[in-house]
Amino acid sequence: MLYGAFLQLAGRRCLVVGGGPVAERKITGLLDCRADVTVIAPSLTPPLLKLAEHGTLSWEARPFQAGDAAPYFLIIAATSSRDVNLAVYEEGERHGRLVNVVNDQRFGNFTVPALLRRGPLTVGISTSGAAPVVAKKLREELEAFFGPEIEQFLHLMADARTRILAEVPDGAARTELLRRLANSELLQLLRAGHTAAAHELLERILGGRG
Ligand SMILES: C[C@@]1(CC(=O)O)C2=NC(=C\c3[nH]c(c(CCC(=O)O)c3CC(=O)O)Cc3[nH]c(c(CC(=O)O)c3CCC(=O)O)/C=C3\N/C(=C\2)[C@@H](CCC(=O)O)[C@]3(C)CC(=O)O)/[C@H]1CCC(=O)O
Ligand SMILES: NC(=O)c1ccc[n+]([C@@H]2O[C@H](COP(=O)([O-])OP(=O)(O)OC[C@H]3O[C@@H](n4cnc5c(N)ncnc54)[C@H](O)[C@@H]3O)[C@@H](O)[C@H]2O)c1
Repeated sequence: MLYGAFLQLAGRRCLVVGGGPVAERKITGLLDCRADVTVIAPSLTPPLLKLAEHGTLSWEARPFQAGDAAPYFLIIAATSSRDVNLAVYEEGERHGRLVNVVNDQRFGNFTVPALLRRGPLTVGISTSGAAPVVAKKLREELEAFFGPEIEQFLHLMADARTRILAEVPDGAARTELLRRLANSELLQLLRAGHTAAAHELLERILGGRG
């Protein structure tokens, strides 16, 4: 069974070996999280080339060599060669690094889930490698289910939580209030576009009247 986790990668040195379409998808995800990305590959896709030219990532235009992986916090082996990816994995693993291998289930010590993002909400979907295409399909289905109102709802909940943490000293009462908000009609009201009614309901619940 795989352990689920979300990584804080801002400013962390991350290495991607390979510069094809799969590397491009993984690099985009790393840059979104403000990781410090280096790519080692003889060639890059046009979008990756542009990112290298702008200095958004560092590019070493050559094949992988022994010793390349050791300094990095997280490493993605994204070439189409199983031998190269295995060499990257073995070196990373030897140094206790996080290593993802994109074309062989037997290697690597983490996999990348399909991600649904809505503001502060992230839903990660893994099929434990059984069928990545199904992870993608489920992500697309959930995108239709979670509209922009979930983001509004979470911002509302975050503000309410800040107020509750400041104003309600009793731990059990705090949890009860937060549960009442989470289980209320707030999300449905936002989904229906009734923003003012949502705020009224929020204030009623916070005032102990909901
Ligand atoms: C979710 C997603 C995240 C991402 O990559 O961002 C992701 N793969 C995605 C798409 C996708 N991947 C593949 C296809 C073509 C259909 C097919 O072949 O099945 C498609 C569909 C497409 O491209 O449309 C081929 C494929 N993938 C892997 C192998 C090797 C193997 O199975 O051994 C092969 C065969 C390669 C070959 O031909 O040799 C392996 C992995 N792919 C994973 C993740 C990890 C397990 C995730 C899980 O547990 O479900 C894991 C183990 C490692 C990893 O990469 O972390 C992303 C969807 C993003 C999105 O759109 O939301
Ligand atoms: N995990 C996934 O999500 C997923 C999805 C689809 C495909 N795949 C598999 O991932 C692999 C990569 O797919 P792709 O479409 O990006 O392949 P690709 O062939 O387009 O790209 C491979 C890249 O690796 C580079 N490369 C080759 N040898 C290298 C070396 N010795 N050192 C450094 N870089 C080297 C090439 O220059 C190129 O940039 C394939 O095996 C593919 O079957 C994985």
